[in-house]
Amino acid sequence: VYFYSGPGNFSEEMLRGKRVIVTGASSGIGEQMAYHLARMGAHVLLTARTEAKLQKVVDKCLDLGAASARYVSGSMESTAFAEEVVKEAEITWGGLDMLILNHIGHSFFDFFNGDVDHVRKLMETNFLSYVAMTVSALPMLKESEGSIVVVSSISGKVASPFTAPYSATKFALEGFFSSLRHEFIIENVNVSITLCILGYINTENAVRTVSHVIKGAPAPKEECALEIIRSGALRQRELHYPASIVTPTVLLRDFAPDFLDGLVRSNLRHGAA
Ligand SMILES: NC(=O)C1=CN([C@@H]2O[C@H](COP(=O)(O)OP(=O)(O)OC[C@H]3O[C@@H](n4cnc5c(N)ncnc54)[C@H](OP(=O)(O)O)[C@@H]3O)[C@@H](O)[C@H]2O)C=CC1
Ligand SMILES: CC(C)CCC[C@@H](C)[C@H]1CC[C@H]2[C@@H]3C(=O)C=C4C[C@@H](O)CC[C@]4(C)[C@H]3CC[C@]12C
Repeated sequence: VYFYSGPGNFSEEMLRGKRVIVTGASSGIGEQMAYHLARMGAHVLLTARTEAKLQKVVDKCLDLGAASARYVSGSMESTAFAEEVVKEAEITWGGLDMLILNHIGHSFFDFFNGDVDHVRKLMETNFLSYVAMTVSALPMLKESEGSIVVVSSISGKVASPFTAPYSATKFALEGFFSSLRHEFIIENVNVSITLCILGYINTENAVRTVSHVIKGAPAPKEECALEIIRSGALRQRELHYPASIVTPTVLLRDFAPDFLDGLVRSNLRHGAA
């Protein structure tokens, strides 16, 4: 088994010298992806709102061996900023190999309070900016036969209570990017689209938001980040991480939906909100 290495095998060399944009890279899984990519010798362009954090992540990336590392700060609430980030890659690199869409705007873990403006804002940050970045980056990705990596969640496959706006943004991603994947195949566009379905991960924000209500331990963000990069490099259609939780959950969704819904609710402590 050790000596069998088919074309589907991952090697960290695959990322050496590659030009990669990572959004939401100032903390959590995005920050960890930046460190892995740096270690692998990629060029990274990082983005998020908080400049001070981005500067620290960029410094660490340079220490870890990144071919180059820089950042652009701004908010993905505006599609103009999303386009600006891609423009920056075009100016500095003249091309792009991988677009990792990972950022999310702040949302509540609570009963839906009827705030329609919050839903609109979250759709703009978590969904529309992903579309805008993809549109701007597509000419460069076609040229390099590159990859688009979309970070989603179990919440984009199976809804849980207290995540209505967030869940809607993640479901939207699957519809849009799966349709686009068809069109790429029809038009012989060799750009891969990888949808990452993640369970509960131990990032500071997630732990702060749900550790008091969710049963079960979160999976490590470092390993999660590596799995995302690996699945993108291998041009896989979908990543399930951790697979032991995500895959059975997704299978149960269509096979036994009411049973699954009961499981989801019982996984959240009584009086969750
Ligand atoms: N952690 C978990 O349990 C799970 C996470 N996921 C997914 O993984 C991805 C990463 O999550 P995680 O690492 O936990 O998230 P974090 O909250 O740790 O990081 C979010 C990132 O997005 C940035 N960000 C926040 N608001 C904006 C904005 N308006 N414009 C631009 N950037 C913004 C943040 O930086 P700044 O504030 O500086 O802008 C930060 O870099 C997300 O797509 C999430 O849905 C999926 C399932 C579970
Ligand atoms: C069968 C069960 C194991 C399924 C239940 C798992 C549910 C409860 C898990 C799976 C994915 C998780 C959410 C997620 O994707 C990302 C975030 C963003 C973060 O900033 C705040 C927390 C939040 C909303 C998580 C909340 C808890 C969720 C819904």
